[in-house]
Amino acid sequence: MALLGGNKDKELRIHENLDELGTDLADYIAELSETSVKERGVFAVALSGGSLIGLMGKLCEAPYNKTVDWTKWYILWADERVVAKNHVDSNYKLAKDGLFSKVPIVPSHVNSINDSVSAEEAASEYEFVIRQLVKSRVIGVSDTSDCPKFDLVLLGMGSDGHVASLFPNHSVLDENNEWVTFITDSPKPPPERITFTLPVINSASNVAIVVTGENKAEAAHLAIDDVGPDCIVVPARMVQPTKGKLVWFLDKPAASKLEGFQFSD
Ligand SMILES: O=C1O[C@H](COP(=O)(O)O)[C@@H](O)[C@H](O)[C@H]1O
Repeated sequence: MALLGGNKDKELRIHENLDELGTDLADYIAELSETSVKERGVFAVALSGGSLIGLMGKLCEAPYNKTVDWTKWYILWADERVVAKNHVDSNYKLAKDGLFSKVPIVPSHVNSINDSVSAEEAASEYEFVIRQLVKSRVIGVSDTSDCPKFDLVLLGMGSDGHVASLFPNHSVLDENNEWVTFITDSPKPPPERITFTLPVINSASNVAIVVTGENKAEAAHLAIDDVGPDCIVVPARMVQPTKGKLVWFLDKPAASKLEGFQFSD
């Protein structure tokens, strides 16, 4: 049974185990997909890499593999490593192997980065791709900023509190002019990455942050709880959708340092 919490800014869904979390996550994504397809005819979703993709695995199983309208999905990446698409570090490869090869997503709706140019060029080309999709109304547009409005941005969080490729104390956190930017000095390998900027993430209709494992408990506490002004502001804390809805999915170990939550064994 999930333990629900949060406030008007965010919803917390804390799960007993990964199986339960995976089912709730699949239900959540399937519901948003259905709503977006009904309202807009398409579902524009931005993925991250890492543990998130494995946690989405239930979407490839019954009933979701048959009930979700996969042909209406348009996939982009909230961040990508600038490596070849068949490289073990590629977020595209991870999602292709773990998800797309198992459900009928239209190949031309999968928007991967150009892996044969520099990180800077890849970011600028990817922003152009998004601009074209906004122009053709596959991706909505925010009514409060000039940013795209994704139906859903799915994020993981590192143990240092990074989301997408927005790392703590990095100047990339201050990028407000571009939709997609790049870094060449990622503290987590590989060093070259492209990433959505915070204004784009915060313009989405829905943002989910999916976090599991005890090694992320401290970062989850710093990101979610009302910590004092002297505490480090982790990037995940800066995810604050302007008009959209933020939902955190956590397992018990990741939630173990949150204030106000007490679990029985
Ligand atoms: O490098 C990255 O790390 C984060 C977190 O990964 P996880 O395996 O600890 O869940 C991921 O969300 C991001 O997309 C990826 O590029």
